[in-house]
Amino acid sequence: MTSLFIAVEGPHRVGKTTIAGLLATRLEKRTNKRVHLTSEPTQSALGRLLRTPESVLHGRPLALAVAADRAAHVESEIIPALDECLHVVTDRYVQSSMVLQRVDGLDLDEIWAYNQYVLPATSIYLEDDPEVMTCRLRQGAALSRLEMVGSPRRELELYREARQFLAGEDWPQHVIDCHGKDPDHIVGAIFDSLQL
Ligand SMILES: Nc1ncnc2c1ncn2[C@@H]1O[C@H](COP(=O)(O)OP(=O)(O)OP(=O)(O)O)[C@@H](O)[C@H]1O
Ligand SMILES: Cc1cn([C@H]2C[C@H](O)[C@@H](COP(=O)(O)O)O2)c(=O)[nH]c1=O
Repeated sequence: MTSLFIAVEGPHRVGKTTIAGLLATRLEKRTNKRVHLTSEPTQSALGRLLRTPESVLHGRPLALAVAADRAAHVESEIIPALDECLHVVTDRYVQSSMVLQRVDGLDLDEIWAYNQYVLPATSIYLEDDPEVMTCRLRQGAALSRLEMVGSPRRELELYREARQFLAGEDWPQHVIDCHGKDPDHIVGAIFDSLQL
């Protein structure tokens, strides 16, 4: 089979990292083909700076830095892995900018202008009740700036708008309802959606 490039997306604490990891493990077994598991911001020096909770960058400078990290991610990591016939699973991708940079005050057209040259990904949108994610946010460590400015409910709305926008760009997209499901069942639902 041809290599898949899958982006796992969704609001803070919906379970992206958990599901991306499990999806990578099960995809490898299911297709007998290696998977490159990655995430954004990346592990580069720029990516690590962007992950700093009290990042010095806000608004437009942050949007541009995130897009630069993504462009390097695509060129130096994602395309080479696909060229080596690996599947690629990324925890966050363009849609995260189409949500988080909007929370930070930018509009969709500007965000897309910074990201329009990226490689389209088969996109998995994880959704759950906002209360579930709010509860997980309260249980965790101190909130980051963007977690404080936004909310799971607002992020869900913005993800739906991102999805409508990318449908116009012909991106393959699947919504997975995670409510009440354990990670194994969620990955099963992803396989069903992808007809794997
Ligand atoms: N299906 C699930 N059922 C119950 N708990 C879950 C499920 N998926 C993830 N969790 C738990 O929810 C918390 C957040 O999960 P995770 O870190 O994977 O989310 P995330 O979307 O990557 O978060 P962030 O946006 O903050 O990076 C973790 O404690 C994780 O164990
Ligand atoms: C991909 C992406 C990331 N960010 C910011 C938002 C958070 O501060 C971190 C991501 O951390 P998490 O542990 O994955 O929640 O990076 C952003 O602003 N825009 C983006 O596109």
